[in-house]
Amino acid sequence: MERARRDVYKRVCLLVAAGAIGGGLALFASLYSILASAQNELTSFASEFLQQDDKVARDIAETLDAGNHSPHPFCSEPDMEFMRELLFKSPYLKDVGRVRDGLFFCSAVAGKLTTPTPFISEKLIKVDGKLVYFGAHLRVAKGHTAEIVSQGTTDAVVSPSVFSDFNRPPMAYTGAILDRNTRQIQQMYTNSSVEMPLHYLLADKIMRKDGVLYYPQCSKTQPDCVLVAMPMDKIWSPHYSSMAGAFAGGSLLGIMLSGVIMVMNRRRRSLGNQLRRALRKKALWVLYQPVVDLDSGSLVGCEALVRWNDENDTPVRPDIFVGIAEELGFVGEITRFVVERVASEIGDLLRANPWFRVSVNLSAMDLADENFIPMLDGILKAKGVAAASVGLELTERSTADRDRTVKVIRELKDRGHVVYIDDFGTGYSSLAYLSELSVDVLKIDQAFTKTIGTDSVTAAIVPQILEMAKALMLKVVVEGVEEQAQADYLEERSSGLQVQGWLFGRPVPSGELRTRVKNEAKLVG
Ligand SMILES: Nc1nc2c(ncn2[C@@H]2O[C@H](COP(=O)(O)O[C@H]3[C@@H](O)[C@H](n4cnc5c(=O)[nH]c(N)nc54)O[C@@H]3COP(=O)(O)O)[C@@H](O)[C@H]2O)c(=O)[nH]1
Repeated sequence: MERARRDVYKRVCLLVAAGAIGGGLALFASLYSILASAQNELTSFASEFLQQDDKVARDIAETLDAGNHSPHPFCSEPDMEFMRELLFKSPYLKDVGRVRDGLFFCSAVAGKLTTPTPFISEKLIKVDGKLVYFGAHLRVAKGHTAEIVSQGTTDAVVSPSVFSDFNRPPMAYTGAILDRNTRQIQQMYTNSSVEMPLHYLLADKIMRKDGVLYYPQCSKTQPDCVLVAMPMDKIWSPHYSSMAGAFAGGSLLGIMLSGVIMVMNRRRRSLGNQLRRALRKKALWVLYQPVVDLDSGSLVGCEALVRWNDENDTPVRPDIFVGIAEELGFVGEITRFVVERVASEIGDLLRANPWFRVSVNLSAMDLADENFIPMLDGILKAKGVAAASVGLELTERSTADRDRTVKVIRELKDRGHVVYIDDFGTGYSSLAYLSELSVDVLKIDQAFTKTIGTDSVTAAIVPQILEMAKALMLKVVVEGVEEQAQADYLEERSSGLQVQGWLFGRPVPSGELRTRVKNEAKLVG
């Protein structure tokens, strides 16, 4: 009772943990993608800003250049007409005028002043040979200020709204004009209320400080840089509900996945327990699948294949339950059961027909088990069955421990057993490795047999294995032969092959095998 309660408690804890981990992972993924998209937004905002900055600078430079090449006398009526035309063409300027010795004489909008006046501004800097007046008081719009740029005898009033499209909260920007030589900030302008650490301007990467995400970028053509910023809370706040959704979805998925794993594990554990009980009650059985000599068509042996129905009387595939027994460490009991059953069911048949051989499947654990060979010897001896009548099938996977495999194979062969490599082609071993192991027979896996006569890329493998096996003087059993065309193909390709498959007989109980062996013996006799 106490144990059951502990089990339930453990399972609930696991589900909660899986939910928390799943939710955490999903939340992390969602935060990551929100942050990545905010960073993208920030970098493209900075690029867009600098593109606009380049366009404005180009417009100013082209207008000043054209103004300085006016063919008309300074501030004459045709000269002002010329400047009006320049102004009309410019998308970013509010006025174009004439200056000389720091005095303003006339402009497209203001006309000709009776008395030339100096510019009154907050700050004057020199950029690329141009004078830039920041916060310059305008003649034509009293009380308003703007940036005025002058070069030669021309000046241009920059529209204060050139960057108004960039007022997009929560995004903020600070633009800066740098000295080309010293990289010192000459002038800056901002729409930001958040603190802009100006030394970030010259960094070249996204940065985070005090809950604000910053990205600096400099123009390739102008001495201008921009630092754009976005407060982190403004990045997350529009996504709170999707973050909550991601956490909930991830938790649910985590709980569902771990639930499925638990159910599968439970089923595997329960199947393992049922299998253990079945082995104790000897409630498994063995079928025998005929193996035939392809040239003569005569029966030469069989493979013992174990079968089991679970406690609901549902058949469980041997690759499933053998796998579970391997996982739970008691596959040796299945091998023992099969050897005992073979010896008791067809021991007399094997004694009476030395030309007939049964092969039994082994697993890697059998090879590793010191008691396996004594167990095999003991059972066969008790029934008077010769070792030569019993073949042992190892899979490629089970031969991974080379030294141990070589030792066991030598011991088995010394006793007179024939050693097979089963499912050849599905593992990683080469034919050369197998000949080093000195196995006697290789069984070509049915997956390759299926490709015979098809245009599958693996169809060429069967003839290649046959060729190499011949060169290494290994006998071959081809598994899974289901169609006459496959048998014909194999017969044409090679002699001395043995075949196994539904075309020559399905796995049958010992009674049916006995009848078939007796009929064959009559023919042999
Ligand atoms: N360690 C042990 N492994 C065993 C034992 N008994 C079986 N097995 C292994 O389980 C796997 C599946 O075996 P099974 O479902 O019995 O299938 C065998 C044949 O029924 C099947 N077969 C034979 N001819 C054909 C055919 O023409 N078509 C077709 N689709 N299937 C066919 O092939 C299986 C024989 O496999 P193999 O052992 O590779 O020769 C399988 O890996 C068994 O090894 C056991 O006692 N111990």
